[in-house]
Amino acid sequence: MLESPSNTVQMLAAWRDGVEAAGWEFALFDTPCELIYRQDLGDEWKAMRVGSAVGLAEDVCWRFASTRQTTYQAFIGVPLWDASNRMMGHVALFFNRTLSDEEECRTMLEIVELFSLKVQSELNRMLLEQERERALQELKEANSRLRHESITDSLTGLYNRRYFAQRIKEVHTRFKRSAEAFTLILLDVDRFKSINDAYGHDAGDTVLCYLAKALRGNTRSKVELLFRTGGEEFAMLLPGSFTLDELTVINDRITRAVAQIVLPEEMAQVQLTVSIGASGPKAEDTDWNAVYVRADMAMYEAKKKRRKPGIDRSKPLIVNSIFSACYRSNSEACKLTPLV
Ligand SMILES: Nc1nc2c(ncn2[C@@H]2O[C@H](COP(=O)(O)OP(=O)(O)OP(=O)(O)O)[C@@H](O)[C@H]2O)c(=O)[nH]1
Repeated sequence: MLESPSNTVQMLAAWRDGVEAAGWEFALFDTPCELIYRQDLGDEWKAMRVGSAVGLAEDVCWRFASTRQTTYQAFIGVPLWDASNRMMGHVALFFNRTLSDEEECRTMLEIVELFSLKVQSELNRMLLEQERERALQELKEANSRLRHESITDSLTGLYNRRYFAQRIKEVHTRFKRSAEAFTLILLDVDRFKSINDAYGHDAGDTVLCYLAKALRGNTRSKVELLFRTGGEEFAMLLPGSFTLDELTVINDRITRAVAQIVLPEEMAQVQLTVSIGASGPKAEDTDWNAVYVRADMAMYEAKKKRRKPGIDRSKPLIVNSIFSACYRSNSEACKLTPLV
């Protein structure tokens, strides 16, 4: 096969004295093969052309013999064309004797040309197959890229709201069917507007990215899903249910991770905190939205509590009654208990 008309020929298959020989590469220039690619056969090559095939009936292979150190005396070459009529390679036959006369040369040319037609159609079939596979692969990659983009929040790289709705619907359906529990945790950045106002919208975006990274670092990526569901709102979907103590540990872990975020120097004054609410499904829920509303209420209660003067916003805070309600389905009065 031809790598490039001016340089290398790469052997795809080769036989010598009827035995398969190892393929090799050689420079096209100054070999008989070069003649196939030349329109004008100079006088120094006493060559015969039948169509696009070339035969050397005389002892003119001395150049080849000297450069390749072989004893071949004659040569026949037939170009192979691809579907767009580009020469993709050739079939070459080397003889260790001179061909007796023009007649023999012509006969040989015709035989090799017939063989070459078979090779050509097989190669074109393989190329077509390769092309089809490559196109299919590209299509698959484009599809998966599109799918990734359609479920990803472009700012933070977390899953987006659309994917959140899809996944929570799925886990809720599973809960309804086989009582497989799940837990929804909602997080909302506190006083995010004031960050935007003080440092600008781009800085606000940076904060969201830092936060997303910190949350990701505290999530088991295969089983715990993390979403950006709105401007400064995030959600986590966890498999199973948790006791209040366990939720408290999670709440504590997230709060500390957020507190440890080191923002760019110009925002060093920002005390970044989030309010957190959690919920799980109840048998009487008609759809996942009920779970969302409870988690949102819990989160809102936590936020209200954080706003109270004297509360250290960097400390974990948990809204016990709402968390409890999620799991015990009672409606005890709302007692807000800061974990400080
Ligand atoms: N930088 C940035 N800001 C956003 C984005 N989406 C929403 N916001 C802003 O986020 C702010 C949210 O403000 P609020 O809803 O008042 O919430 P908050 O200031 O965090 O107040 P609390 O939640 O009550 O603590 C608004 O100013 C929005 O313009 C975003 O993608 N990037």
